[in-house]
Amino acid sequence: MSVNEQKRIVIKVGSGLLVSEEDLNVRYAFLFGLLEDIASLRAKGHEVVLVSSGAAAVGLKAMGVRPSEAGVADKQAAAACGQPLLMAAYKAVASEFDLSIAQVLLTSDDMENRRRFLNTKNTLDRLLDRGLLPIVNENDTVTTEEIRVGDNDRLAAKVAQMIQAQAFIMLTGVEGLYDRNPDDEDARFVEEVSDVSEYIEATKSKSALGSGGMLTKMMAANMAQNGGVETYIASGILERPVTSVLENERRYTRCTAHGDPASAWRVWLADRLNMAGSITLSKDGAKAVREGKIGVRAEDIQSVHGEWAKGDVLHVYDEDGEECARGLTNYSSNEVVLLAKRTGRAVEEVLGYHSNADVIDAGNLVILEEHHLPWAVPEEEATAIEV
Ligand SMILES: Nc1ncnc2c1ncn2[C@@H]1O[C@H](COP(=O)(O)OP(=O)(O)O)[C@@H](O)[C@H]1O
Ligand SMILES: N[C@@H](CCC(=O)OP(=O)(O)O)C(=O)O
Repeated sequence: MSVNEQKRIVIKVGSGLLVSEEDLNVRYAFLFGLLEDIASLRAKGHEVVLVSSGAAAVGLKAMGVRPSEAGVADKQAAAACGQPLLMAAYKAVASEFDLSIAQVLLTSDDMENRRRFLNTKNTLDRLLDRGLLPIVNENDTVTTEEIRVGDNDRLAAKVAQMIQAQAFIMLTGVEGLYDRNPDDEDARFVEEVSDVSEYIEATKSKSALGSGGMLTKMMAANMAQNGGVETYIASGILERPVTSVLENERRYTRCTAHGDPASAWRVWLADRLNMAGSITLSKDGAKAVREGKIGVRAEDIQSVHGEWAKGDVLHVYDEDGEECARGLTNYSSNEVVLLAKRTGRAVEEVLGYHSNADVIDAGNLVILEEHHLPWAVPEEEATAIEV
């Protein structure tokens, strides 16, 4: 894809680029280079959304807490303290380039609850139409474990899917992906990735300020790939950090988009940050689901994990613990247990109301292709209800 075709671009910048590890001050030189580059992209007709980390790191300094000693509660408080400082820095530098900025703070609910997803998408579209530069961060201060993304790599990938970006660029402190920790002198640079699952083991170590390291960049790249978005991982410590990637002037890692991007609905269903629970199917049930023949039927259910409400999205596993599909359920977890225990009876007889719907209808089920990163069976398997 040529640079001109990449109209919508999501750029994610990590804490290590924005904030100095030594004194936790904002790196103004980096901000200057980044916003100058964004202004030049905007002048050429690109629409840019920036996803920026750094609030917690800046806030920790203001609170007098060292990053190595900070727990989750400290970081949540630090984000409240640091976010306005970060935005003040962005505003000051953006005005040098006649850019108007807009702050968008999100939680995973804003991307996974269908109504909030559409609302957030409309707001971002409107900001872009009006020529603003949306600067997105997680709303760390209010998130709880259940609605926390925890890293801006995956949050940014969700934003890229949401606004149907053509390019997703993660700027970080290294030039891209290596086949092992880059501190290892035998580490080899990886220029192109199709199957990110090959690099999950190689990306488990983290840096001092970052939240997710390269591992969450791989997960994020997988989400973007599935949504048909090309992902680039590159160093931000350079002049024109984004343009130099798009114009192929330097080294970076490119994660190719999968040939046939799924529809927005299927991407929304399949690439999620949180799942409400899971269902394990019999061998034959899982086979028929994988073949796309049927939805999830009560008679094929072997066990149910977790508690959920009608309309939640679930994992579907086979009896070997391999994830075969994800889908939106028509019944609550309690109802599914009752239906699975009393198969052969009409729904009305079991639940007291009429319904012809399967537990998950085929149209609301996404069969996982090979290129989706699967999720492991949850650890709280012990709480599973066998049916
Ligand atoms: N295989 C790998 N390839 C590249 N970087 C890796 C790898 N494994 C671990 N890392 C580490 O991941 C870091 C990038 O993640 P992180 O610091 O969280 O970035 P950011 O703050 O920009 O999101 C690199 O600085 C490097 O130390
Ligand atoms: N939302 C957090 C950043 C979380 C995060 O993903 O950090 P990083 O790995 O540096 O991109 C903050 O603003 O501090």
